[in-house]
Amino acid sequence: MTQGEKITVENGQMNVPNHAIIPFIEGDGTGPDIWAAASRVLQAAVDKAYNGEKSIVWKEVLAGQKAYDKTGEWLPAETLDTIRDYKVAIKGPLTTPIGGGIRSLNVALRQELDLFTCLRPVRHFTGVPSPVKRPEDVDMQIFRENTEDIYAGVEWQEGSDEVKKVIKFLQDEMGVKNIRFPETSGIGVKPVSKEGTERLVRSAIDYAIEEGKKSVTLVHKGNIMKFTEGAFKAWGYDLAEREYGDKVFTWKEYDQIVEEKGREAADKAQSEAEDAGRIIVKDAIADIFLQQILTRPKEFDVVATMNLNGDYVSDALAAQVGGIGIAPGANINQETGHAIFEATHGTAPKYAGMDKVNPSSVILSGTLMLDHLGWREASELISKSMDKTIGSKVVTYDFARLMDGAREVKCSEFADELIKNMG
Ligand SMILES: NC(=O)C1=CN([C@@H]2O[C@H](COP(=O)(O)OP(=O)(O)OC[C@H]3O[C@@H](n4cnc5c(N)ncnc54)[C@H](OP(=O)(O)O)[C@@H]3O)[C@@H](O)[C@H]2O)C=CC1
Ligand SMILES: O=C(O)CCC(=O)C(=O)O
Ligand SMILES: [Mg+2]
Repeated sequence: MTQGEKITVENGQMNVPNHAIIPFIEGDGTGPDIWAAASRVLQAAVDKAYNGEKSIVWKEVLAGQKAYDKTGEWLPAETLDTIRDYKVAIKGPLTTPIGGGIRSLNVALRQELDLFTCLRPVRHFTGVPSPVKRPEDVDMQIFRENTEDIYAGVEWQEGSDEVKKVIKFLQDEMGVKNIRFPETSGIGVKPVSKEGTERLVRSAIDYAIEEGKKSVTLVHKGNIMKFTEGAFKAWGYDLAEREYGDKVFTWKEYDQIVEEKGREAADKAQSEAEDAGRIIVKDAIADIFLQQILTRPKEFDVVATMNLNGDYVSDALAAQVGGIGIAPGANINQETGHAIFEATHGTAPKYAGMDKVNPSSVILSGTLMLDHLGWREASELISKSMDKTIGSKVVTYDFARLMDGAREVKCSEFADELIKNMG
């Protein structure tokens, strides 16, 4: 068996050996079924694309239930150290209990490794059943801030001594009068910083420039949460204008032109900017955005938003292109090169061990990983095979229940079909 070598990053440059060691977390619930299928497909694509010259050498690291059963810890330090050391990892979903118990291990991994961008590309694959008329109009890249917002976990439970202290502080020292039921409230705090916003928006605009995209939309609820979500919008526009100058045209500039010269002049300036290939940086309030992605998805391209909005938006958009069974993602720190690839969906516990669910989200997260490594030939083999396999109506239960004339296969059989249909 090939021993493999570590991926390294020097001066911002990633060096990928031909036989790269990639740590993986199998995941809870349906994770083991999905991982068994996905790892086979990824390896087969690399073998086929490079005739054995390149390979992935998988290295298991523990997290979640499996880690707890073996080590007594949910997220062992060794797991974090290994991913830090090997730079790039891939994972199955991990369970988070609701209301109490451990905090999210998925969020902890992102925070511990400072993987500030959660990139979730959403596009339609031929033949995938969708609840909308033109799913092919959806082609968006969600850049979700991954380290702050209410996901930072700064909250206190109703009735605790801590929450009483916080409420007393808010009322006595901060003049807060509108906590409706102070005796029975839990309190959560939502930190959103300028640095956090700027690095996320920067990564979105850099991506838009590199990939020749037309627009970046800042999605926020700044009318209500003025100093967090509203500030996100303001900092995003300021950064775009300060760091990208002529490469972008912002709706802040548009508004200034409206004020000074009227709407016609502003429309003309925007249209000239579009013709010149400048990226339009615009914004949308989160509630109307959720309508507009359904009614006119073509108007959106790259989307930059905070953690909670990004979580909701990515599941909603996944539904438009066929659901959570085919929704990949990547958690990336563009500055250190660290990245963990994972699906948008969770552990789907009711299907655990049934070899039933769709492994496509983790497989496509794997294709994002292959792209990240520069192994595009292998990732293309998978994307094409995915189109071919689904196009021939060989699908898992989630698609089969929405398709006429489909042949329903198990999770592992779907992987077999993908491998068979490669090239
Ligand atoms: N990054 C991560 O690891 C994430 C972890 N979670 C965690 O997962 C657990 C369960 O969360 P829950 O809210 O139920 O969401 P899930 O995404 O796990 O499942 C919800 C439903 O989505 C469908 N689904 C999910 N995955 C697949 C798949 N691979 N193929 C086909 N259909 C799929 C199923 O729908 P149907 O019933 O219609 O068949 C399933 O019942 C929680 O502990 C949560 O915290 C959640 C999200 C992300
Ligand atoms: O960590 C979790 O359990 C849920 C996270 C989640 O929903 C997501 O990242 O999309
Ligand atoms: Mg989610």
